Amino acid sequence: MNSLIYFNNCASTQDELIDFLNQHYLSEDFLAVYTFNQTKGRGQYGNSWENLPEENLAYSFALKTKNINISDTCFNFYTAILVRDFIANLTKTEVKIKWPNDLILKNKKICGMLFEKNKNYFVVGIGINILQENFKNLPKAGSVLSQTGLSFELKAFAESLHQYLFEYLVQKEIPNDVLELYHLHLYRKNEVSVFEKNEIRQNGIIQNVDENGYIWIDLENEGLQKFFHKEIELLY
Ligand SMILES: Nc1ncnc2c1ncn2[C@@H]1O[C@H](COP(=O)(O)OP(=O)(O)OP(=O)(O)O)[C@@H](O)[C@H]1O
Ligand SMILES: O=C(O)CCCC[C@@H]1SC[C@@H]2NC(=O)N[C@@H]21
Repeated sequence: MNSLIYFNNCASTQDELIDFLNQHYLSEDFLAVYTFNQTKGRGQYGNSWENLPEENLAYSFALKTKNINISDTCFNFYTAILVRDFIANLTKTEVKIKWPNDLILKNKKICGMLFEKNKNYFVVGIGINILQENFKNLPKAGSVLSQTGLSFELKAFAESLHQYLFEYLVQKEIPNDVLELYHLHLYRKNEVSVFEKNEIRQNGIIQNVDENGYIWIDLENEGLQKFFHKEIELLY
């Protein structure tokens, strides 16, 4: 069973869902909330997630952890793969995954995800820029519209994303080659890129992401090294 709840507006779909889980017993396998007017979106590591009203989707789902038989890292990667596939199918355009879980369409970040655990649930927040065309203070951001020229009706987009995630996370079995699937669309894999570490820039080549979530980069000054999120920044 699954439910999808729409809010006209809210501070953060992530916080709404967590409050709901703390107050109710859930009979659903999969519960999601969404809005097109999120006023205080949370990003990773305490960053804020910015949205103009009625232009973008803020969606959060809850899924019982006991129903997922892969590691947290693979679950995180698999969710990114599914949202990637959904947007790529819809737009018929290549969408890349920037490690660990940002989605990139023609070199701009169009989607960010937040993975949290609350009691016995994964609570996953997905922000997708759909119609916004102007990202004044966010030079790396873009939207489905700005990058492809395609406009989607927001409610239909949200409902079909929800059905897609329910189908692949709950109804179908999760494949055992998640890491291989992840590498198929990894942004800048095997290409020379510029990285910034401790305020110093150098070239490097992304080689691999491992099952523990580390990224392996062959850096011109230091050779092959592994990093965890926020230990190194890919400039794009
Ligand atoms: N609607 C939005 N679309 C795209 N990016 C956004 C949006 N709102 C906020 N951001 C930016 O997203 C970033 C948060 O994402 P993240 O923590 O992955 O950082 P990043 O700079 O994209 O990646 P990294 O530092 O790992 O290379 C913040 O810098 C925030 O300013
Ligand atoms: O920093 C990132 O890249 C993650 C951004 C996650 C944003 C989404 S929008 C829906 C959900 N509600 C929030 O407050 N944050 C997430």
